[in-house]
Amino acid sequence: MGSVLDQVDTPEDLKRLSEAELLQLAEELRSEIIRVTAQNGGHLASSLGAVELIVALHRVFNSPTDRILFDVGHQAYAHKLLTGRKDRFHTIRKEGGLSGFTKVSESPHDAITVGHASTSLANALGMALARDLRGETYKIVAVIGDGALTGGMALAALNKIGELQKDLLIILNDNEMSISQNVGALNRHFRTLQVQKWVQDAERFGRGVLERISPKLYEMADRAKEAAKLVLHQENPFYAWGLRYVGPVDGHDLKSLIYLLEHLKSLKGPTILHVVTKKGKGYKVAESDPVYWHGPPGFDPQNPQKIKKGYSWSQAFGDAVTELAHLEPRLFVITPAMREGSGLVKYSQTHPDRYLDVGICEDVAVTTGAGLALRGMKPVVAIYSTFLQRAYDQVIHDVAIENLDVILAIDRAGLVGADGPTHHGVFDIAYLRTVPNLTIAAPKDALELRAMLKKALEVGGPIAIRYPRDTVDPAPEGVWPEIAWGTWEVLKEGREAYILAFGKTLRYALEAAGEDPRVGVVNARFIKPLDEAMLARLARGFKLVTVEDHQAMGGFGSAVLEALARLELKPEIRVLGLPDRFIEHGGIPSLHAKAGIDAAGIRRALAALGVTLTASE
Ligand SMILES: CC(=O)c1sc(CCOP(=O)(O)OP(=O)(O)O)c(C)[n+]1Cc1cnc(C)nc1N
Ligand SMILES: [Mg+2]
Repeated sequence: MGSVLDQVDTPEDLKRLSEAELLQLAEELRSEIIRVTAQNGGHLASSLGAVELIVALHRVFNSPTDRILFDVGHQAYAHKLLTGRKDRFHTIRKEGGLSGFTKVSESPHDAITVGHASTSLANALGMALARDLRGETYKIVAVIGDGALTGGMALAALNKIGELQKDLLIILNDNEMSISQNVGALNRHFRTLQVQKWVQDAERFGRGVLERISPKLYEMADRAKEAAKLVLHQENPFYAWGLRYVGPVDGHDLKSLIYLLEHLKSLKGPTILHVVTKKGKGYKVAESDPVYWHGPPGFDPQNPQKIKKGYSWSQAFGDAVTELAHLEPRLFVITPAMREGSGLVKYSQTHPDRYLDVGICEDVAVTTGAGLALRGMKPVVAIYSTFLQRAYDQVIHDVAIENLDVILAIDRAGLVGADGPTHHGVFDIAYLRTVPNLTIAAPKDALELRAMLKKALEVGGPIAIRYPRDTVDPAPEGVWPEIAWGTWEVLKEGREAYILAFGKTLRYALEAAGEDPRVGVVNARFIKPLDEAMLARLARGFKLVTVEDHQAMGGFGSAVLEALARLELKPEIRVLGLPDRFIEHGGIPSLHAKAGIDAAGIRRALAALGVTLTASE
């Protein structure tokens, strides 16, 4: 059989295939996902696990008339390949290429733009309301993973969906994994439901035997089973939510998936189909280690090896808190489902009694931290900048108002590259600096990170320490430098101008200034409160350039301008930051260059102030 995928450009083509061709198609999709992810990196294990489900969905439903929503959207590579994008699939996550997630502006088949978890059900509810009000009749299907279902948004939406009884199909893609092992009582309950699957298998076997012995006996047994099911189902929370629950079924059995979807498709009211899948299905290394192969960088598809990345800021953070927990018995670290990403594997193993993964719910992470602080602990919430957006009110309402001792260790601060606009961490300074009582700091290296973490435990109050997605030189174990809290640091003196930078842009500032005696560089490591004494001194005698890997609007530069106005100082100044638009996915250095926050951009700003440097200086 020639390539089946070659014959499929749209879901219409898929509907003409035979059963054997569909099975072949699933395998070819798998190979293409492996081939391209090996080159580009990406969400391999999740996408491999969803292949049969996506083939079955496009076989039974009529996208784009019917709306198929993918929660998080990282598992939808097969969906992209089947909906007119297979010729561009090799560009996925590359600058100017396909997004790594579903994206409304990319295809009419992409029902929602995603990257953050737990949004599909509220979106589906909204679409169902719109459909019914407009008298339309298309179907709505939301595919949500067991990890995404730990998000409060998803559970709250389920509650409303059950009450309103809108016609929609929810597919729970249960692979027992978030990025790490999944957590939560619901997740534990899913395991018991899977026992039911074992019961179903045993029942199928038993039915055959009984029917051969005596149909009467089979009938009695069937009645007993229905009674038992009622009891079991009373346990099933989906019934409490007003949903029809079907499952668990094998999420890789293409034939039975198609059969089921055909029958569920026209049921009235909300149905949840519980499919059990294997994360990484069909690729041994990904099946055996779905954590690493959740999002590998490129790899050799013939001989897939884990790639050891350089020492990261996340690891520097993880090493620091692992040591600090020995020095500070009240320290407690919380992660919202990002143990690996936040560098907390070692910490979680060393201090399991002072570690908590709350699942994909950043709001719960922050407010659990507040509760810990209220009762005498020293919580550290390890959280990506972009995901902290989910807990803005919790920072204000539950932490800052009472000035609680909660440390926000903000990872992935700044542009993050291939994950694109849903994952760039470029708003946190703007949304945090308006919050009274809250301090914002940005260390220049692992040593300063250690100094800040340790000092933050002493200083107390809400403190955000932000650091980028990047490698960093490791700091020696046991070393805890002192830091003059709230102060900036002059890294290079200048005669005419100073560049105020922090975090990742500090290296650009030093590169731009080079050896030129006219230009100085300041490590503006405290973003709130600013070091206004140093700012006033510099403003009185020098031209200034601020630069940040953050939205210019509302960022550090804005804070400097506000302070200068308050201090009634009017130096010549340029503010460099990200433009007021969403930055697409791509290579970080090239995104920085395009935004003008790299060394060349800083030199251009200095030239505009009359300080012309050449690149070699
Ligand atoms: C891509 C990304 O950022 C992912 S994928 C993922 C696990 C999703 O588990 P699920 O069971 O839903 O899917 P599975 O991978 O198929 O098992 C997380 C936690 N994240 C990070 C994350 C964290 N927090 C929020 C609000 N959104 C996201 N996307
Ligand atoms: Mg999962």
